[in-house]
Amino acid sequence: MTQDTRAFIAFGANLGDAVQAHTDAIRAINALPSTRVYARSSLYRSAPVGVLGHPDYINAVLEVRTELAPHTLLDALLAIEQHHGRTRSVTVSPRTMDLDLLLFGNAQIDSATLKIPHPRMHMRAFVLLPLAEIDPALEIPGLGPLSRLLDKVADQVIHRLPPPGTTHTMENALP
Ligand SMILES: Nc1ncnc2c1ncn2[C@@H]1O[C@H](COP(=O)(O)OP(=O)(O)OP(=O)(O)O)[C@@H](O)[C@H]1O
Ligand SMILES: Nc1nc2c(c(=O)[nH]1)N=C(CO)CN2
Repeated sequence: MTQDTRAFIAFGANLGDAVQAHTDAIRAINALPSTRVYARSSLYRSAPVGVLGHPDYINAVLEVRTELAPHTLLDALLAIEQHHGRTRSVTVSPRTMDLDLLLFGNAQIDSATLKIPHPRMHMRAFVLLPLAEIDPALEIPGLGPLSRLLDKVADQVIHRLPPPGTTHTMENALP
């Protein structure tokens, strides 16, 4: 019998209706064989890291449970991105949907097409903060406790958004 693996996926979008894209991504992932979205973080907004003059990103993290193999899950995520209209003309170009596979159980993978943990996740508050919302006690294979990685990105400016449809109040307005 195949075992469910606990995997984490980063969602990002900085073009078009990002909230709708997030809903579409969850629906598409839930439609994959033997895969379900188990938990989701809030949405976060931040300036694009690594490039100037592009629109802000909306980011979030999803926890999934899946019986798929890691490469199969990655291929499915790339197909969902493409179905959603993402084109890959230039790296770090604005995109309507970016899905990165962050973690796959305790696996450490270094193949030509798939690297797990995602090689840049440890330096990105827009990944680590939503991940910590789902599981603050997470250990990142090869990198140590998530809490320690978070300390190192504490200077990055990122805003947690209230759930869609919520009236804006001072309680959910983060600095
Ligand atoms: N853990 C991973 N998750 C997603 N893609 C990965 C992963 N490891 C390797 N890749 C490869 O990276 C390619 C995706 O690159 P992509 O264009 O999404 O990068 P990017 O989103 O511009 O940058 P970044 O990866 O820094 O977020 C895929 O074709 C895939 O084969
Ligand atoms: N804030 C933010 N910056 C980025 C992001 C992202 O998702 N959010 N993704 C990138 C390449 O994938 C590059 N820079």
